[in-house]
Amino acid sequence: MSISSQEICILRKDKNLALLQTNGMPGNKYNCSPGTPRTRLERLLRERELRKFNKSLNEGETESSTNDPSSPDAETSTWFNDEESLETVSAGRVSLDGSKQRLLVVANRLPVSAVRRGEDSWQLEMSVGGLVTALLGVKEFETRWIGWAGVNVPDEIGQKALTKALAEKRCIPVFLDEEIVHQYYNGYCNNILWPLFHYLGLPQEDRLATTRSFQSQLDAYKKANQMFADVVNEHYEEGDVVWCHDYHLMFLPKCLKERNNKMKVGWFLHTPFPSSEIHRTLPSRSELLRSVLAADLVGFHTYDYARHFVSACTRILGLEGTPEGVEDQGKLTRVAAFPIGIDSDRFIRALELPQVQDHMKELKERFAGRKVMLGVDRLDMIKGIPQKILAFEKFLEENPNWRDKVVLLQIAVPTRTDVPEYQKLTSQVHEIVGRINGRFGTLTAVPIHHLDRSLDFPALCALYAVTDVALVTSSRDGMNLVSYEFVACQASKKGVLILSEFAGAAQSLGAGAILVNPWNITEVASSIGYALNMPADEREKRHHHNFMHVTTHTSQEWAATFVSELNDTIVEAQLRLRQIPPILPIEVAVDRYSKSNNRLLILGLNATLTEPVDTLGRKANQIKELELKLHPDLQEPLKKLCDDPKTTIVVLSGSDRSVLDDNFGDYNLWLAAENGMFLRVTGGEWMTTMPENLNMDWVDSVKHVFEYFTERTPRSHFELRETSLIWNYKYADVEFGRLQARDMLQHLWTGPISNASLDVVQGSRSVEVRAVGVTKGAAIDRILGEIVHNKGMKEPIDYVLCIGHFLAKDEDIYTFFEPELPSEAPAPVRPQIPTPVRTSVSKLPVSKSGSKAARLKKQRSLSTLERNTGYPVIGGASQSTVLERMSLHEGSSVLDLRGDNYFSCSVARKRSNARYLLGSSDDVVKLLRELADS
Ligand SMILES: O=P(O)(O)OC[C@H]1O[C@H](O[C@H]2O[C@H](CO)[C@@H](O)[C@H](O)[C@H]2O)[C@H](O)[C@@H](O)[C@@H]1O
Ligand SMILES: O=c1ccn([C@@H]2O[C@H](COP(=O)(O)OP(=O)(O)O)[C@@H](O)[C@H]2O)c(=O)[nH]1
Repeated sequence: MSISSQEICILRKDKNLALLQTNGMPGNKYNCSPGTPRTRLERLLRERELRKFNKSLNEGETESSTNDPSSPDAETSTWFNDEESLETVSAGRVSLDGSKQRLLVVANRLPVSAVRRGEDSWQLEMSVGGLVTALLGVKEFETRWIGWAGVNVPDEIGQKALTKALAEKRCIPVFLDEEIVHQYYNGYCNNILWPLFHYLGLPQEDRLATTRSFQSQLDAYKKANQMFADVVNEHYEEGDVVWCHDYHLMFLPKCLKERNNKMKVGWFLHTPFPSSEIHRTLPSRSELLRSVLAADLVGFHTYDYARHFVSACTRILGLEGTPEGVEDQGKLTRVAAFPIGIDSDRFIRALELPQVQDHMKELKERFAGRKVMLGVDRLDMIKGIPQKILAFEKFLEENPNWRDKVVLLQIAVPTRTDVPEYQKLTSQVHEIVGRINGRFGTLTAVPIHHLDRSLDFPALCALYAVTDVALVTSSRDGMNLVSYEFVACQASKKGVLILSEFAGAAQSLGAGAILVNPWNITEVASSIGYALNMPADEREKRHHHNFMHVTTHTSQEWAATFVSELNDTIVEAQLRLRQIPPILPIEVAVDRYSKSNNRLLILGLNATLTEPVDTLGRKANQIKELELKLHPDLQEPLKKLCDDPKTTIVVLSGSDRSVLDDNFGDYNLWLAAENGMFLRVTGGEWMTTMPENLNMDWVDSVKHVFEYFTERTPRSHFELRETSLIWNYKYADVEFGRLQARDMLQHLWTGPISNASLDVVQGSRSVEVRAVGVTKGAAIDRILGEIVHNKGMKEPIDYVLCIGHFLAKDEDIYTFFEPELPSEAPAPVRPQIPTPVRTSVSKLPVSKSGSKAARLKKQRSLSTLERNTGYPVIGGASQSTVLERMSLHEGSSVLDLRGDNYFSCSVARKRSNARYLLGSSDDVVKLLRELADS
């Protein structure tokens, strides 16, 4: 069924209307309030105010129960009170109609681990780790958690029973078998991505270990991600927000969007994202980045990680990095920093619990007369446990007076015990601890108490509370929540935090903590001394600063901010979508073509008639690509179209004449080189269409500038044409190229050449300098004049198709054929189908060959030709504002497009004034084939 352009217009109008009415996703009740502010910032500020308002209401309601530690809600002796924690996960954000927004949290691990007690009976225990802790604090949404229960359940009875047990906790399991877990979790996640993202590099790939190669682990990783996606799809309801977590699920956004492009998908990384130079070493680097970019919003703990990610996308994928995020063909993936926090109230309240008080008393008695230093880490190589212990040893070595006055309690929670690297670390740490205790211990006391297990929540809170100095020495750490938890529990003691500058937490707690480089053991040792001797007033000031941060930047705030920004990203994407022209309705364009008698096709060359190329400079074949070649699949349809007497084809390009000669010498068409400044019909001679008085005196100065930048920018080059110069940095390092271009533009705009009569045109990876007035739109009327005359046209042109990958400046060619608008009318709202109108071409004075006469001596001046055509000039407005009218003999217009027989179409440039869009030159092939066959 073919749709008319009128119908398309109506559909579009309705869509816009719906968008304006809801100011959000059509049908999204959580975003929709009339009068939503226009900018992202305005919207987010308003959202924040609303959240604060709701929070104050809720606090008023629940004050009595939450502040009373003896209330039924208060903590009990378990690490997490299951009922309370899971309730907080599932409590929701309330919309206007009273329902809560559903949030599907998808993470590798469920907040509970399952232990089998019988064929169909399961016991659920809380999982340990920062991600779990943080998300348990999220109270605003109707949350479902989708993830792996940490156990292999091969049988159906077991799976059913576990699914049921988890459902009560609003958890949904993804069942992964042992082999997948081995290759996906132990392999790709924890042996490849984890060390890489923490700057530990990739493991050596052992080619003999074929059971676990990079490839087999990647395959398992993808398979596991698809399994997560299947479970999400099964439980997804329209309007849900899907929040994917961490490096385990980098393929998930792509899997989800492929199935349902309307799904709101956010992805958050809990680890650092390393410098692009590190990420570049990963064999599947591009695939992973592209999959993550399928999400609507991508979040990191710190600005640095976000910056690294954007940089990896620009450098590795060749995409555009903007302050908003990463842009690919007009589609923006928003990238931002959302530092996580903890549920600080929960820790503060816990300190009042009798159980915790008892623990504290016990600990104080046990370590009376000694200062307590504390480390709490998973036993992971990124946590810098050996460095911490060695620094403590050095401190004891250099400060004998402290030897019996300080103790280091190190809680080292076993983790990823199936991965050999982790096993090695365990023995290494045990060995160092043994050595130091042997060296400084006495019969009654040892300096290091090392515990290879996790503690329950009350015990941990008590430990945090009695500690004098907490020591976090991660070599890299996404955030490190232990440092937050320590601060939350220190309201009375006001102990000191020594914090690695390589933990994300250093960005937020850096002012109150003593920051150290954990690799510098001397520095850490002296910081221990400084912390132990710190006067009370300094400790108080430092603590106060951090306490304020920890209690205001909570996990609830973190999640609410992320989800609210995700909701907003969808609104923003809808607004952006309105700026993008619709895809060319090929059927309609072909149908109108076949019904027309005198058609004009204007075709750009670069990226329109050439084969699509890899946009990534580093990998692209620069030598091959610099030579512009006609797409091989176009030869046949183009020939057919050229030979149709009812069709006139103009190839209009920025390239010089030789490029057009080489590619199109054998076709029967018109060639317009250098943005239309030179014209010939194949078989005829080149002539110039250059306007009179075209001043080219600036060429040498600009050439000098271009040479300067080319010398200093590896893999950049420039082309010198008759009427323009182009400096191209497509193949150079993209960031450096952009910096150089900025410098160059600055110089061209404000330096000594800034007064010359030239135009500077900025491309995405190029800078072009042209004589003033050299644009495709300015040239087209002169070209048309010549064609009409040359062909002795008697009938008006009744169909125009104008397609190209034209730079913004050249887009005046699209508007050339648009009907004039009434003077009061607003700017054209895209993509309206114009009302029927008769348009005519202008006739403008054209150049004599001027000062370039010698070089152009072979060209025939168009002015002579035009004088001979004798078209009457209708109207007298200037070239740039209104089309001057010109008619065929007996007063009929040159153009009679009947309004809708005009198809302007941008190829692979979504921000365009054209009415329509085509994705690539492959689509152009399809279009021209259909036109040729019509
Ligand atoms: O599930 P595991 O493999 O046992 O690992 C536990 C978690 O470790 C990582 O935690 C990170 O997230 C914290 C919260 O954002 C952050 O503070 C910390 O710096 C990170 O290391 C991992 O990212 C989680 O997925 C694991 O669950
Ligand atoms: O015995 C313990 C020790 C620590 N933790 C928790 O594990 C989390 C560790 O998070 P962090 O961000 O510091 O590092 P991660 O382990 O996630 O890399 C913190 O919430 C701790 O309270 C725990 O559950 N049991």
